Amino acid sequence: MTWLDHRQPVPAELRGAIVALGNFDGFHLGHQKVVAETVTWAKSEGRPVIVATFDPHPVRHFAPHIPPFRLTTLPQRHELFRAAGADAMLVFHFDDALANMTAEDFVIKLLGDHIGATGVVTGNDFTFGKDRGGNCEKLAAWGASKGIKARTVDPVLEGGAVISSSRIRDSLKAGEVEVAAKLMTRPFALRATVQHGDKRGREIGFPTANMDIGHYLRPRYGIYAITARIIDTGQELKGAANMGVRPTFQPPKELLEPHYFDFKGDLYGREVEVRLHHFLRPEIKFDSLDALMAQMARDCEKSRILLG
Ligand SMILES: Cc1cc2nc3c(=O)[nH]c(=O)nc-3n(C[C@H](O)[C@H](O)[C@H](O)COP(=O)(O)O)c2cc1C
Ligand SMILES: Nc1ncnc2c1ncn2[C@@H]1O[C@H](COP(=O)(O)OP(=O)(O)O)[C@@H](O)[C@H]1O
Repeated sequence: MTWLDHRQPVPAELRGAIVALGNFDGFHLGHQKVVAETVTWAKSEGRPVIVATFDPHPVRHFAPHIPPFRLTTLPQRHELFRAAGADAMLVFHFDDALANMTAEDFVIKLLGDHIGATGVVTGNDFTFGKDRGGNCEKLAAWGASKGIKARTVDPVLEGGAVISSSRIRDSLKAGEVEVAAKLMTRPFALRATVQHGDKRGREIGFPTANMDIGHYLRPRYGIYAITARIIDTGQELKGAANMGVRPTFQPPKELLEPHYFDFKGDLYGREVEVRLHHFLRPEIKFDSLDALMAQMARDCEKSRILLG
C-alpha cells in the first residue's frame, strides 16, 4: 500500500480518490466506520481509497510539553488502514505551514488542487484549518466549488457514550486494557526495537527483551499478560511484562520489559509489537531478588492461564 507525504505530488493513479479525513490515532470503532464508508463509496464509483492521518499529532504542535499520548505509530496505522481496505495512507505533516493554512485553503488548494479528491468522509464533529475555522458544513460548501462531495458518519456509541481516542486513553491509564481492546477491536500494542538492558534478567532466570515506550501513551504502570509478534518473521509469542520503572532497581528507568514463555534466542535490534491483554498487578519494590523471582514466577503462571 502506498505511503504518501502531503508535501509531495499525488501519483496519477491515486487522483480522484475518496479520502477518509481524520487523525485516526486509536483507529477505534468510530474511525473504522469512517473508513468503511469511504471504502464502500469508493468501490461503488471505482475510485481509489486514501486514508489521511496527521503526524505529528496537531495537539503535539500546539502543546509540545504535554506527556506522550499516542495509541499507534505511523507504521501501525499504515498496516491498520491497509487491512481496512485503503489503497494509500496520506500523512499530513503538521508543521507551521499546515497549522497556519486556512480551512478554505485546506479544502480548495490541498484536498482539491493538490490531492485531486472527489469525495471526503469525516466524523460529524471534524474540525480543521487555522484556528479550527473549518467544520463539516464548510467542508461540504467549499468542496462543492471544487467538485468534492462530502459525507459524514455519526459517532459510534458503546455503553451509551461516544467512542473516542481520549476515552481509550483514560481506560489505558486506569489499566483497563480489556475496555481499550473492546473499543479499538484489538489490544493496545506497542512496537519498538529491543534494546540492551542491565543483563540482570538472564541471571534471575527471566530474561526480558527491553523496549523504549517512545511517544506512546503511558498505560498504568504494572505487570501485564502480553502477546507479541516479531515483525520480520511474524513469529507469535506469549509472555508477561513489566511496564514501568522497576522500583527494585536503581536508577529508575522507564521501560516495557517482556519475558516470553518457551522462547530462547537473541532479540536485540529486532522490532517487536507487544499487545497488552490483562493488567495483573502494580509494580512493587522488592527487598530481595528471591522475593522478586518468586513473584515473577507467579505472574508468569497467572499470565499463562489468562492467555490460554
Ligand atoms: C513478569 C515480570 C514482573 C516484574 N515485576 C517487577 C516488580 O514488581 N518490581 C520490579 O522492580 N521489577 C519487576 N520486574 C523486573 C524488571 O522488569 C526486570 O526484569 C529486571 O530489572 C531485569 O532487568 P534487565 O532486563 O535490564 O536485565 C518484573 C519483570 C517481569 C518480567
Ligand atoms: N524468553 C525470553 N524472553 C525475553 N528475552 C529473551 C528470552 N530469551 C532470550 N532473550 C534474549 O535475552 C535478552 C534479555 O536478557 P536480559 O538478561 O534481561 O538482558 P537485558 O538486560 O539486556 O534485557 C533479550 O533482549 C533477548 O535478546
